[in-house]
Amino acid sequence: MRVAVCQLNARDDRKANLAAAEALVERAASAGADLVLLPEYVDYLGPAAGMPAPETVDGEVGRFFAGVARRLGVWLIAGSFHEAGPDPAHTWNTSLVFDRAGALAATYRKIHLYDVEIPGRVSYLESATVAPGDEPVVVDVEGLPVGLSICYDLRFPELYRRLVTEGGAQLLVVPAAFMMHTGRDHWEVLLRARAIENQCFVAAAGQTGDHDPGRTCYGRSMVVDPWGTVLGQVPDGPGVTVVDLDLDRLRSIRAELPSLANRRL
Ligand SMILES: O=C(O)CCC(=O)C(=O)O
Repeated sequence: MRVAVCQLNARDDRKANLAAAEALVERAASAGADLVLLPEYVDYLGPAAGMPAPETVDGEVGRFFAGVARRLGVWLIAGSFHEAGPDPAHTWNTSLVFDRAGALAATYRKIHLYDVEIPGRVSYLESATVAPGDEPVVVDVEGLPVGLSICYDLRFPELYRRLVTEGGAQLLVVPAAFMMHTGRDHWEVLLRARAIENQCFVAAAGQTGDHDPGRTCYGRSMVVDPWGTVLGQVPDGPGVTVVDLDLDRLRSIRAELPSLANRRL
């Protein structure tokens, strides 16, 4: 299974964001990727006032990515987008997975919302405008069980443990828009920890650079193997990294260092 993670700088122009995302998926497909991952809020990352009306799963954004997956013949985890939520004041932060034919294979709504106040650094109240999901999701990608998550979820190891122990996940994906302040100290450490403790591959696609208004994202999208080794990383700025997942390596790590099997709680 060849996996690509795409790093993007989405801003306040949805049409331009979708075109940029499509160009990255094209690059990944021409490098032979089977499965392509985009970042969180691939559709829009700008001022709330200018945000296009949120859509249902089968709206313009969903249909756009279904068409990209079908045209390029890849599995596509379309980062996340602003889905019309349970009431007019709240959206869902939703990840859609399309198969090679462009059929919707899974939908995951971000469970943990980023409500953080770090004076002078980060002030974010995601729950003011986003409703939480409540269902962990594992999707079968041609025999590979893939556990879904979004950004802040990365800080909650119990979600990933469930994806692995109940859902059998072997690849964990993290579309994200991690901010610079937390990303530079926590992003890689958390991704490698989730990979090591769950003996899984982890693929994480981040937003990069400045977004309106005054939000700077860390980027450093990467793929990590079940030993915690970084197999590929996108440098600063938009780009793609493509990595082959060696599932025999996952099996031998799980057999030789059976920490998943040795759990007592
Ligand atoms: O956990 C973090 O530091 C960043 C999370 C975040 O930016 C998000 O969930 O949107």
